[in-house]
Amino acid sequence: MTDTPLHLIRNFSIIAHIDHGKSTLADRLIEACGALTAREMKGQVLDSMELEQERGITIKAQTVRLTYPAKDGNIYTLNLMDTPGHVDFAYEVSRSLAACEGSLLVVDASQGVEAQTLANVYQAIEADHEIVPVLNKIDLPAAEPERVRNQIEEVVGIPADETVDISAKTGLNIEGVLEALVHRLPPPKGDAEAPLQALLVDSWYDTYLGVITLVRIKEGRVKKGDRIRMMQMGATYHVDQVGVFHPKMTPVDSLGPGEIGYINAAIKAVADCNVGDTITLDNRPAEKALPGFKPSVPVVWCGLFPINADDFEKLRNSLAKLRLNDASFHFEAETSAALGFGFRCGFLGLLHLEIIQERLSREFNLDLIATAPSVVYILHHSDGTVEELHNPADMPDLSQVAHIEEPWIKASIMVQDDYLGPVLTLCTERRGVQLDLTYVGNRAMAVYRLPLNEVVFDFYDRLKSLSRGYASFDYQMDGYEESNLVRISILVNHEPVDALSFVAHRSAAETRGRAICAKLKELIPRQLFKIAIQASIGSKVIARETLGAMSKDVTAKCYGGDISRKRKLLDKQKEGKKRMRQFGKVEIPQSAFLAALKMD
Ligand SMILES: Nc1nc2c(ncn2[C@@H]2O[C@H](COP(=O)(O)OP(=O)(O)OP(=O)(O)O)[C@@H](O)[C@H]2O)c(=O)[nH]1
Repeated sequence: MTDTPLHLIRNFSIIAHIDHGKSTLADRLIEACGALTAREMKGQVLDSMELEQERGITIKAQTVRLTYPAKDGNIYTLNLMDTPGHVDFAYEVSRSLAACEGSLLVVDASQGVEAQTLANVYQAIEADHEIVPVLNKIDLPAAEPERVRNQIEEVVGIPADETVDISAKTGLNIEGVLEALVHRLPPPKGDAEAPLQALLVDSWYDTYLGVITLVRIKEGRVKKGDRIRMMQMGATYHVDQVGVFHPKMTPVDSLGPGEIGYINAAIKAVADCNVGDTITLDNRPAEKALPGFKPSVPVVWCGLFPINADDFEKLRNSLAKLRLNDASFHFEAETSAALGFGFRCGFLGLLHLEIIQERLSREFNLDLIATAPSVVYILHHSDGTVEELHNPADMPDLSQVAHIEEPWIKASIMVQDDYLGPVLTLCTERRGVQLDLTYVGNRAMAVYRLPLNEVVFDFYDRLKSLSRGYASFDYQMDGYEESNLVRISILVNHEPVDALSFVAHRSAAETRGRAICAKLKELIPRQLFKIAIQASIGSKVIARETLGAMSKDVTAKCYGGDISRKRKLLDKQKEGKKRMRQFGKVEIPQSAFLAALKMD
């Protein structure tokens, strides 16, 4: 099983718009190739992360090796890489593509081509992939294979007669997909005798084994006992095991050219494993490293602070472990007057942010406060210096700033004709500028330039609800532009709460300031004294709410001598206190932060 001849290997990714059925198809392929027994086969094997299963989406690119006896009598080795479909995870898609020669493009036959179908196709073309279009869900009564086939030909440019029609759900024509894979995708190239060049595609931390790396061997061979070298960092390690995913980790004797598998070298230093690096052999190194990946640039930043200050180191370690598994995520230490020691973290988008936050709380058991997400602004100071602003709390007094630039995106939105009106209104409300509006059948494709600031909060959710879930959305960064922006500070009892300050366009400042104050008034428990909740730009207050005073003796209602009940209540209050933050004389519960930060 180690020496599969190159011409019998096919490496492929599955790309698709979200929910078009990638994971279901992957399950069917695994089942058809007998990699798992029926009993082991539970739905969506590849979506192994607990969170993925719950949310029903694919976050990490996963990989599995399959064996397929084709109709031509040959036994092929197929390496499948599943890819995530959400726009925030485009980076993971590009990594998977770099490890493969071809792609299965899955399109839902009832929905047709969506914004991300196109984005993914362009990525696959850029990676020089051969593309096999697969029309999925043809079992659905609403399926319109003919129309969607033509759409694929029209928009994607792949001839309509080349699509494979399937139902991943019922298993219809899965063999058609497998045959197309082996006959239409090219085999990998490479020389087993050349010096080792293995592309580091992914890595993650295993509690027992240390760092595991997922590699695609381009040239040469790696086996147990070899001494490998990470070309970027120069670190060397002794290989304990090499193997493949079946989909469970299964050791093999060696990995040769064209193969995708893992290397376990008891690597302890997380920093040595940079995704995109080339692994070679220490005693016979390759002359050149492989091109690697374009670095991903985080577009949304927020602060993460442990509720319990003692958790700071634990948070640092957990972030380092997550970063190993997700190179697109960035973090640096920061301090906040209100929240103490924490980290400023950069993400590819809001979903990415939410997922990291949830993983920190679930997998690492950390209680965190997250500050308002912010995009990266560019400050041009009056003295001519230029600075990036990742944190609204760091915004200097506007008198020292000549002008501020904010990032813009170019967004493509595909939506049914019926819902176009509200979608265009939403884009206009968010300061969008229309660039193009075209039709593919009864679907409109609107291309807009929008300030990223207006999109990060809830644009995607609003778009989905306005279009009853039908609109699809994809974007790319499109430069910076000068804009009339202000920093809005939130003051509770006249003390600024730095974690709640945010940057907005001047035209929206008052509305947002008012909304946050009103929300906080609902969320902050009454105190023994009256408190003012204010929003201000500089020293000018633009919104104000007043929270009346109240007695907070929770035991007051326990008349009589039921001491155990009284103690229980006091304990409960103590428990609650741990989740509170003190601002001057005022305590603000964590839930108030979260809710205030979540709203638009
Ligand atoms: N009727 C029908 N439903 C299908 C078919 N294939 C997938 N589905 C359903 O479509 C939904 C989405 O399928 P997934 O496989 O999770 O989609 P995905 O593209 O992997 O989604 P992400 O992992 O979130 O990107 C699930 O509810 C599936 O059961 C099919 O052939 N027919």
